[in-house]
Amino acid sequence: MEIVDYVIGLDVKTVVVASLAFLLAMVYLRRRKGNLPPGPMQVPFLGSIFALNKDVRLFKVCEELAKTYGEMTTVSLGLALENLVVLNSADVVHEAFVEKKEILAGRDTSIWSFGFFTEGFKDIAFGDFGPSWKLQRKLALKAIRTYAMGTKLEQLLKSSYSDVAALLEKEKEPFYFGEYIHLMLYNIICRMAFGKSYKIDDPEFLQWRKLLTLMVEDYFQSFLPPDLLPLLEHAPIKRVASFKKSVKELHGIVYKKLKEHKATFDPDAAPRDLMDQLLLAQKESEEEEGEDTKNLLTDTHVVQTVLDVFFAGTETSSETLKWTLMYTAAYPDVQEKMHNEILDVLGGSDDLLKSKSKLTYCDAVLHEVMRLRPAVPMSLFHKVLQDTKLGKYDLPKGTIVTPNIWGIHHDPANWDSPEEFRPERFLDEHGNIHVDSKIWLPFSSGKRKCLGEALAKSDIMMIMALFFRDFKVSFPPNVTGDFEPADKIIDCHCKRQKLIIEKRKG
Ligand code: HEM
Repeated sequence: MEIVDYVIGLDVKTVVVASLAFLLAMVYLRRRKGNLPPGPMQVPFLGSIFALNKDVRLFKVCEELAKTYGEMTTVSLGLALENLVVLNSADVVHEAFVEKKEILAGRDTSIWSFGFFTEGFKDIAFGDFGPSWKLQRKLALKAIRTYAMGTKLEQLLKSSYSDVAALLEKEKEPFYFGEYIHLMLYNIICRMAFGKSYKIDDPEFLQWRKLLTLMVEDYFQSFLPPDLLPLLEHAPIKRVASFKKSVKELHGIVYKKLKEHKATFDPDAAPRDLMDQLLLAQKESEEEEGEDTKNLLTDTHVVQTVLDVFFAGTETSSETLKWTLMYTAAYPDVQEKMHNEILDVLGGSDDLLKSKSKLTYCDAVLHEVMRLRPAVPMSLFHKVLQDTKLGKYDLPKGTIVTPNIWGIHHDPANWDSPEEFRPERFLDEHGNIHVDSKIWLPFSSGKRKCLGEALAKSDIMMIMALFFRDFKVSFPPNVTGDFEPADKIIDCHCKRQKLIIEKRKG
């Protein structure tokens, strides 16, 4: 009572001065510790709010900040992440992820929603650096590479493609093409992971796709209350409860698949799908590397690896394909060149696996699309595993670091007229693909480099070969297409828009 009386008794001036003093003290306490790179002003609890609220898209904000702060910028995401060091120059990314790859290979395991989803960070993408992650990554890489190089992928890709091609043929007016691309990629990955040939309107397939889309489009686009204050995990918050329910439903589907696979798994027969390939890897690793690997690659790790493939593989590849259709609609001459190259290389055959490496012009187009619109423009955040120096700054153990892929891909210091769409920049004088991996980074680099690069390139090139052989894409009359990425924080998504897709004659 006395305190209340005392507070009520204060005059406005005293309250203002006290509040200012409190704010200044907080700013002082939260000032950048040590010798971190410079960055915009930070305020207590809200971090670099004044800089970050200029655009929802973090990659666009960071591109602008790089013009002021140079090769590295420190921003704060408030309560969720105190200091995020953004690497703006190709040289510094190389130093961090290639020269100091062991030191910068960690992941932040403090975000509650990611931990809940990954059953305690037991997946590859969010798992911290350690023996489990290493083994899981090695085996998954082997499984995915074997799968991506095999004829099985080609077969399932052709059947998914023909389902979607039949739907595309029916569309006579301009239509929202994105849904079809999305559907095709989901179906390919579903067949690849579970070996199940879903029809496009199968209720199980639709439920699965709905749940995954909900995660990507909704829950993972912002922080949930327990991400800011872990205690809130148990508070009666509707959004947290529905997140937990959707995650459990998703997990349930994959555990059911694992049970079915185990019941029918034959280690001597050819793997039917990725899950079989992972079970085989699990068995081989126990034989080769000893019983103690059992805890490193448990069933939870297998389930989480399959989920990683869905999460990391579907949106990224489908957005890349959407952007490819947009750019080829805008550049009909490029599209004709691709079509002619595909006819020359494929001829009457359907051998996509062998032909894709000869489609150099199509490959150059894909490289240029991924340069201009990298699907994951800020990569995934890395954690520094021990005190280190980067450029002229000191990064203490635990600092969170991320490469500004978008900025590096659009930097005139790296690319001549970076905003121009020019696939030829990836071809040398003999017409061969030439890529400088220091400045072309859609899959990032170093220890945590994308695990699905080979698979993604294989998938996308084969779909491109079939699609641009059979169809022609253009904008509706008087439409030029919207190339601005959608308002997503960390993903470079193509906005929902219409295209005309016509079957070619002959
Ligand atoms: C166009 C397609 C794709 C793009 C642009 C892409 C891009 C990326 C990027 C930028 C990262 C973060 C790397 C880092 O932390 O520095 C990543 C990680 C990852 N990607 Fe992809 N990705 C694509 C497709 C795929 C596919 C198809 C798969 C599935 C097989 C996949 C699986 C993963 C996994 C498991 C990680 C985590 C790797 C780790 O932490 O060790 N990605 N990807």
